[in-house]
Amino acid sequence: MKTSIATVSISGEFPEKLAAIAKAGFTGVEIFENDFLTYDASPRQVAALVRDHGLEVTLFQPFRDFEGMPEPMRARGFERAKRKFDIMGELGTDLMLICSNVSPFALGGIDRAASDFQQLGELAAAHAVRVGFEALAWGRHVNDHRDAWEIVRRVDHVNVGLILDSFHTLARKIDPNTIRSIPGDKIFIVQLADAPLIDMDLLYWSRHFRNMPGEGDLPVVDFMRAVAATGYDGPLSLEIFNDQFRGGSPRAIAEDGHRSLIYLMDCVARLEPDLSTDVPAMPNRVRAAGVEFLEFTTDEEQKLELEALLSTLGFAKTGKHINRSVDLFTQADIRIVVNTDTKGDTFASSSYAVHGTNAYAYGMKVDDARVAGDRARSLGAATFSEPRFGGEVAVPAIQGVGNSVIYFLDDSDDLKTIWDREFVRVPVADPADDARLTRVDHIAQTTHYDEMLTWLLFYTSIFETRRAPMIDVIDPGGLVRSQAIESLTQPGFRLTMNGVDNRKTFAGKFLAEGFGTSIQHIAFATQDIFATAAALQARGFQPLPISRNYYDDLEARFGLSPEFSDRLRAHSILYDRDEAGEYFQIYSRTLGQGFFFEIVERRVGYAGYGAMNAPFRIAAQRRLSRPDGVPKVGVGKMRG
Ligand SMILES: O=C(O)c1ccc(O)c(O)c1
Ligand SMILES: [Mg+2]
Repeated sequence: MKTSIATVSISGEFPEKLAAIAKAGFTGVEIFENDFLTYDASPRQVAALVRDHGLEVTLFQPFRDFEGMPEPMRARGFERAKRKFDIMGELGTDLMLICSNVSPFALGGIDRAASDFQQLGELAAAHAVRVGFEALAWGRHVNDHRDAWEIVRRVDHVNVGLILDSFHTLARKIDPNTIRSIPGDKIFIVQLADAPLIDMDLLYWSRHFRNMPGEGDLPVVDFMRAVAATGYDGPLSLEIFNDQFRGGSPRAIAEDGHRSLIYLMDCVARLEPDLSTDVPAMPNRVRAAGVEFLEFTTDEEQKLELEALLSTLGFAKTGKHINRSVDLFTQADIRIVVNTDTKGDTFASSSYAVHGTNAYAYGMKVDDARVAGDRARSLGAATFSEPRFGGEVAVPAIQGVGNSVIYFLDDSDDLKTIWDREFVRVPVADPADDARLTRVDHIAQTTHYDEMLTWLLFYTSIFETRRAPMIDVIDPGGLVRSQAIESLTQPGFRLTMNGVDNRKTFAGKFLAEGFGTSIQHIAFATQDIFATAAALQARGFQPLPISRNYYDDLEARFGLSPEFSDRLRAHSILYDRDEAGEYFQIYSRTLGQGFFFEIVERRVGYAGYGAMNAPFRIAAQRRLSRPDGVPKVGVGKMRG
């Protein structure tokens, strides 16, 4: 599989871009003329730089406003082309992209355009280069790949071909299956980009909002299936104009891009098994059945606070690690691992050193842990492993995006028995089940807004998950964008990502003070929120207090009876409802830099996360975190 990416897609100076592109595993690069012009080196030096990185130049672009011009502009177009062809020779590429004319002087007419390309084909042949014609979605006369193809077909010159770009076709909602009748050898290169569905001017949309295949809403898989059906086997080249990417980390963007192409071709290969696609075979997307455990790293002092909170939530310490200063807290199917090994040479201790107390790792329950690791690695995820001491089980793991670890657990003999093998049972005097928490409903990660797409692609490409629509949550300090990712069947795995771009929001403060992406809250499920609330109260749990105004509004909004809303209010339970069912939420107070727990009950098939309630939760958290506010967790000390 030949993979390529345009230099415009990546931030940084030319050498930095090339290093990131090569490192991510691409074999080629499209040189966008401006990136080359603004870099102070000769074409030969640039060619050497590209070669030094083990890359090839797949395309030089764009050449604008060529076809259908009146004289003398027409003649000038050929003069310009000649000069570019010379540069291409030195750059070491034989392909130039000509995008359809947007000039108000362009005359239109398919035969006129064909005759211009006929003449250009001759010129190209004389320079031993080829030209490819791309229909820009906003081209003046040619803005549809079918018209561009008709021109190329009429030219019928070996040095003139078609260039397809998924954005231009899909943004105009042109049926990609129209590509299937084009001969693959007349397609000189295929550019790929996705984009979120936003109703706006095509040019503006294209120049600012493109993203990697799989990150947006366009049917890029259908587009690529059609391309594959033509027999095209040239480079797949990402051409992503995106303001955020342009300011992002070159390495991260390049890695996302490479992952997006592999995932795209994996989808195509599965949907078109009869076509020869040379994507490496890999296991299916991983079915994520749920969160098997969560691991905190903390120190001895903060551990006390965490333990106290866990105890009010009905967890009991049931295990002690055989080798390490690690304790296990359990309740029904939920396992919380508390790691206080802050001195050792472990990832837990380095995570603690950088971020302080945080939930840095979790274990995902899957069908086959080793296969899950294989899938993840096929998509560019890095294996995570640490030295083991005697008696410890090797658990397959990968690095999550950011500084996190995802372990894979399954029902195989060694992994299933890990809890008995690695932990000494701690006798529990009175094993209570009053709190009735059953499993992890979801984990919520706070991240920089510009890392959200990275996470989204990571999860959806490796795991059998889908994303819910993005939701805006208004925090008095700014906007928080919330995106849920869920396994296809529930109960399974659910993760919400909250993306922030400033430190004034509650989530933004957590991100800034914790120095990076991390799990900010963990939601446990109960099947009886009122029984849980009563049990927690008896245990001294202090819910996040919710304002009376909230309940007045709730009553009116959903037509709740005053008795019911009083019951909710008595336990600080938030409420929501969708077409399918009802949702109940209780929040804990915060620990450390803003971490908290949530307890939820989903009745019938409620599918969301109570986004309507988020502003009330945030307001309450802000009230409590004010310096003059009530102590944060206040376990035991202060009730009522
Ligand atoms: O936005 C543009 O002008 C532009 C230029 C070259 C391309 O290949 C393209 O898809 C868009
Ligand atoms: Mg293009």
